[in-house]
Amino acid sequence: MERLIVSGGKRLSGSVKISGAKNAVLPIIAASLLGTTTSRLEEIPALEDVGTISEVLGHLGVAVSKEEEGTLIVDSAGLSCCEAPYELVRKMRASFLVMGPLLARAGQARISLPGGCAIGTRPIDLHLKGFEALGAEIVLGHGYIEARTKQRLKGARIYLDFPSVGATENIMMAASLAEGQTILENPAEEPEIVDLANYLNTMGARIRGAGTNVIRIEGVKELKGTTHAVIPDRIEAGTYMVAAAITGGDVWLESALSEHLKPVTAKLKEAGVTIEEKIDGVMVRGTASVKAVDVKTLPYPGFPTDMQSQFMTLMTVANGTSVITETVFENRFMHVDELKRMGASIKIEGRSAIVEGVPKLTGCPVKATDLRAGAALVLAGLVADGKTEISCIHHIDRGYEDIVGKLTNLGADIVRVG
Ligand SMILES: CC(=O)N[C@H]1[C@@H](OP(=O)(O)OP(=O)(O)OC[C@H]2O[C@@H](n3ccc(=O)[nH]c3=O)[C@H](O)[C@@H]2O)O[C@H](CO)[C@@H](O)[C@@H]1O
Ligand SMILES: C=C(OP(=O)(O)O)C(=O)O
Repeated sequence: MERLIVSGGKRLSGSVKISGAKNAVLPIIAASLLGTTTSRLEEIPALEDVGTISEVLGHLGVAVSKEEEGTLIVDSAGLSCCEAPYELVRKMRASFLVMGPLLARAGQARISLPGGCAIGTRPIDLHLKGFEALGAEIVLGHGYIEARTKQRLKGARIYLDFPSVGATENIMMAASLAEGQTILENPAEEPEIVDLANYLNTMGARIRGAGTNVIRIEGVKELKGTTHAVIPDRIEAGTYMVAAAITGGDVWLESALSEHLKPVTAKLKEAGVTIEEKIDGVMVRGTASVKAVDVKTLPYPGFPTDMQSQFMTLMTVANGTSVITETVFENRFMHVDELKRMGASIKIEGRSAIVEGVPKLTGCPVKATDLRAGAALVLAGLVADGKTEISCIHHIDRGYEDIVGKLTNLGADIVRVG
């Protein structure tokens, strides 16, 4: 089994190029199913998840090929199957994002229920409520969700009880080919929603308001493939910002978009980190003494849940006590016990973690329980005394392109073994 071995104590400096966003690229690849001609997608990160969604599309009869490094060509002309099997959906929940496009283009979809995962139960009721409102009939059986419509989907007014990212994306994709107007109220406002809407609009869709609290979609009859470059990954950028902060380093994040990083930047500044926002990237300068600050995760533009564990790692070595509250997922504190094994002082009280800063962490064998928990352990390893050996790193490979190469370039001592 592969592991990462991090020897702590190196101050990071230099420049790191931020890759295309995992959470934008996955729905965008799924949306390519809606096009009757080929799409060319650029700034595609080399991630396990990109491989998985490409496999899902391949299973549906769609040709996905790599033209050159960082570019994918998706040709949906050969769409021949409407089923996403358990083996693939189980690997990556975002596979469920093919349901909206399949339903809109082929009138049917059969997708394995994703089930829960390490960070929570993660239901899909809001996706299904949206599809039903658009006229689909939904049947659940044998672990699969089947959605069907005899006629073209029909636009509707849909209110989301919670601004779910995936439900917003799935409904937006389905409504793009529906008859008439869909008004989506209380949708997610994440930058990845805007990137998907921009992609769909260049394919010929008519979507207005993505990134605000009401999205209006005027259905069209056909969408065509197009060329699109994916936005930079704000969570990868945030992770390297914490890496700079925790090692007291100086790191330039090439291509990071500061507008997408506001909540992370604000909290890091509060903690005493110096951040300069430039047009082509972000400069981060650490401080000798990080201040403890409280954080509460919320849907965008609130503090991202995908940065909670990394920020917690920073707080484990801060001066003072911080309270980190997770409101988006009910079970996203799996990294806490691992951080405690490294010497962190953390107490969980309901949805909050009370983190009392300690002078130092110490390296030991730890396990990545999910993607961001894994990232948090890498960050902890960067400052811990001695060696930190991280197992189950397939979680980290889902969402961080070449993390070993990028950190090594910045001066970290990190190797992949096994
Ligand atoms: C591939 C991708 O983009 N993943 C991101 C996406 O996940 P994902 O799209 O799964 O996250 P959602 O925004 O849907 O989930 C947020 C909350 O809503 C709940 N919920 C969601 C759907 C539903 O039908 N019913 C329901 O109750 C979930 O259980 C969770 O508690 O947004 C999350 C929240 O920013 C991020 O952490 C993930 O990295
Ligand atoms: C939770 C995440 O991803 P996913 O929704 O794909 O599990 C994440 O990117 O942190």
